[in-house]
Amino acid sequence: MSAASSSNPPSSSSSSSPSSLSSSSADGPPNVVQREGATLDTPRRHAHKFGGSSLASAAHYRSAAGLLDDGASSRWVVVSAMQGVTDALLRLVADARAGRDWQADWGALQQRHIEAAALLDSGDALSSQLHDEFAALHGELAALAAPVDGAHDPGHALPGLGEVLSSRLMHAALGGDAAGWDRLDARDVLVTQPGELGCAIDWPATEALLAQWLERHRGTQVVVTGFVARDGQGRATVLGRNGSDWSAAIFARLFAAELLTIWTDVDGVLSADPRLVPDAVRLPSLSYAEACELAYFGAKVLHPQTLVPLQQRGVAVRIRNSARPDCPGTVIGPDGGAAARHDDGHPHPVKGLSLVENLAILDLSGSGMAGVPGTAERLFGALREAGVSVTMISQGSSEHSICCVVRADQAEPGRAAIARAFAEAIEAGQAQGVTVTPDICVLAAVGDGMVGTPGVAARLLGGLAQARVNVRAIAQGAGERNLSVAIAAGDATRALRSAHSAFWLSPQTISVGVIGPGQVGRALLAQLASSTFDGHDEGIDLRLRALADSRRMCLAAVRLDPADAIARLADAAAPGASVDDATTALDLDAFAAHVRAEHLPHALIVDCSGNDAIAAHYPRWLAAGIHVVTPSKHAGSGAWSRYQAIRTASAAVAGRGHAQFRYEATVGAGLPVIQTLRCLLDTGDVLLGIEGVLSGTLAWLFNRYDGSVPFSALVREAMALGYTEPDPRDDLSGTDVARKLVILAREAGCALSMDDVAIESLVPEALRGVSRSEFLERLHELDAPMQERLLQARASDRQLRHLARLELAAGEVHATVGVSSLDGGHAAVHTRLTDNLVQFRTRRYADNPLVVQGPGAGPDVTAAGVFGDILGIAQTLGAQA
Ligand SMILES: NC(=O)C1=CN([C@@H]2O[C@H](COP(=O)(O)OP(=O)(O)OC[C@H]3O[C@@H](n4cnc5c(N)ncnc54)[C@H](OP(=O)(O)O)[C@@H]3O)[C@@H](O)[C@H]2O)C=CC1
Ligand SMILES: N[C@@H](CC=O)C(=O)O
Repeated sequence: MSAASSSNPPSSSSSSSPSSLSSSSADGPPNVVQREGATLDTPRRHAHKFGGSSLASAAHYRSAAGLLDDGASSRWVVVSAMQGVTDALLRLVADARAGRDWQADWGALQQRHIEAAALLDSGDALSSQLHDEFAALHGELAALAAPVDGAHDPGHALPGLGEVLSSRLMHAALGGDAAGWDRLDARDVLVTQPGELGCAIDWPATEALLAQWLERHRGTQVVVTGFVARDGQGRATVLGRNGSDWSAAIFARLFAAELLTIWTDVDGVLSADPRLVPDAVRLPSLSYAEACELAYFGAKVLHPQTLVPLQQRGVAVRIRNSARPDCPGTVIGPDGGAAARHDDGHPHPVKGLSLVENLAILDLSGSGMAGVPGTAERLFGALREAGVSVTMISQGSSEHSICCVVRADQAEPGRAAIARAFAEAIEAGQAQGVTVTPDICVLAAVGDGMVGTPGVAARLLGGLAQARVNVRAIAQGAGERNLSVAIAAGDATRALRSAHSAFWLSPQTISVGVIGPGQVGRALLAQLASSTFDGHDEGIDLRLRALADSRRMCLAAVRLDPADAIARLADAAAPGASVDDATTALDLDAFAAHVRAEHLPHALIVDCSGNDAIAAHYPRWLAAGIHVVTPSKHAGSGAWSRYQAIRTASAAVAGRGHAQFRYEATVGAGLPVIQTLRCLLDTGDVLLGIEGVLSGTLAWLFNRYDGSVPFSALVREAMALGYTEPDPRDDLSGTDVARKLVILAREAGCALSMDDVAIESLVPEALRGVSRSEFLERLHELDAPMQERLLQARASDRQLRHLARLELAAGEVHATVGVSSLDGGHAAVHTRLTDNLVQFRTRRYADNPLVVQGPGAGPDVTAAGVFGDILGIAQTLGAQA
């Protein structure tokens, strides 16, 4: 749980918060929080804490000082050490103890502080104070080489010097005493004592010392040293790692702050680790409980311990980025529910996901364990004795086994401890023994909104199933705020990404790849570029990420702008062309793998190539969860075995939905032909027959052909208008129409193949086997036969139209395609331009067929049909949310 970091000093102090959380206090006595009057935007008593990343240099201290100009009447500022100083001090202590040379590092550390002091304070006072501190440190380090006398470790508190020095620098940056700022050394007031769960605060002693301190100081503007404290005997100590945040929370409570702002190098708490989930989003607000759950499960932003003093008094915390103060950050307060919506307004039961890595499962099973009181106590007692901490526990109602998840490095000691504790039972066969499953991680979904919300587990498990992630163990307590699953470490990233999108923590991005920017593909890209569909309402992000033609492909890491995707593909082909994203020779497997990006939930390939070899990839793509949309008829009308493989693959992906195969534009281009047929059949109608004009090209040719212009000239015009297939013989031979008839018949459940269709071809025998270019050169050879047919038809007052017929009767299927001479009563005679005319005769529409009619060819209408399929898939994905 972190965000993009920056070490640049911040430049502005302005900020605003969208949060509706509020808590406030007047300038009342410490430790009493009043909750009227102020809001988090204008707290009167405001505590701040700056982490080391916000205090890397003198410039950072100045910028931090600027951030405090927040209008509060009273401000306390708790500081960490300068960036890297605590680690440097720990190294100095270790070197001094081990008798290694530490003088040079001590000198460098002193120099760094003196240089910062010189920039922050023109006088000598600050430098001389720092010199004194370093001289004292020198003496204490030198003494560390001597053996330790008694239980008290003299080196223990030395790393806290970083905070003491830092508080002096911050005091100077704020203008010091002259500007009304006091400096409080926490070692003077903050009293710790040993507690059952580690170091605890002696609140009465601390409040008494603080009250004495306040008698001697103004106390309205105070710089406080983080991390350091004193023990019950008045000796200096430190609060442990994350101690500065804890100090800040302690002093915010003592100071009765309405708000504690923790300035750090991240934008706030994110919905997941952005290194694993690039689409992770900042969470505007969290409840204390949510923050604790997320923090425990790997969130680096805030340690749960920090929240305790704040939670006790209802003090809100805001995490903010000192390098990006305009970002509102994350507010953590009593009521995270007040902001149970993300920035896009979507309500989410789950606020965030976390992942704990490097774990192992310990499992004790045995038939003799059922119903035996004390088994769990014995198991966990053994782990306690072995010093093994338990991350997750799960036991089924059969009591046949108990499993728990522990740190990987504690798995073996844990296993041995359990085996010892149950040695007798194992010996007697009542327990089978302890197994260790290594390489485990735990993924947890966290959110107050999960409480009482049905379907959260279904969604998590469904998302994992879709990502083909096996769940080894599950745990959810009655609190319902945390649902944890143990999974194989190798599945971690895939699982996290899939769960993230399953809970709509990020938009349902559909990663789109387009193959074939020809007539139809180009029109589709133009429609994508100008479309008003932004998917916002559906939470859909339709994102073009790849484009390929027959030679090369352009793969964009994030997105390709449809408006210039073709130029990008062409540019990158130029020698020396430089583009951000990779354009290389076409490799369809790499293309599909890129589109099926693991960090994006959905993938879709649009095949506008019209190439049969590409259709051969569909079963594999669909099986991998990639949706396929195409205007190409090859898959729908090609080999029956491939067609079946496509149907099987598109039904087989487990989990939420399946990969869809849509091809509405194959018949009638943009007309709703296939969906009309589907609707008839799905509502229980029975198809009896189809008759009509299924070719836009042939419709246009016969609507235009009156003998005044050679037929071949019209064919050339139809090609130029983008009506024909890439090879116009596919239209003229009737093959294209036959393909459409096969597609419709198969939709109706008939195992029809191209060989079953009786096709009349308009292509003379001599032109069928020649190359496309030779065919086009010899196109005029079509003219004489067509002229003759036209004259024959006219002689009997008829008109030529190209018709397709499908008859289904008594289990028999008859399919024919060819030119017919029709009288004026036939509907096909009254079509215009590229009109397709599809008459469905069904049991319900037996006397008067259901008719779909309209333009049936051309790049724009075809692309619209393809786009409609894409949106159809997007909408079904939206509906699954
Ligand atoms: N035009 C229309 O009215 C209708 C068309 N259709 C169908 O639409 C599809 C496309 O038609 P159209 O746009 O006219 O065809 P075009 O010939 O204009 O475009 C084909 C595109 O596909 C690319 N391509 C061809 N083979 C491959 C391959 N093996 N790998 C990758 N890319 C390839 C071509 O790239 P390159 O330039 O490198 O060769 C070109 O960009 C066809 O299946 C057609 O039946 C469906 C309904 C109506
Ligand atoms: N060439 C085809 C295009 C649509 O499938 C036609 O003319 O109908």
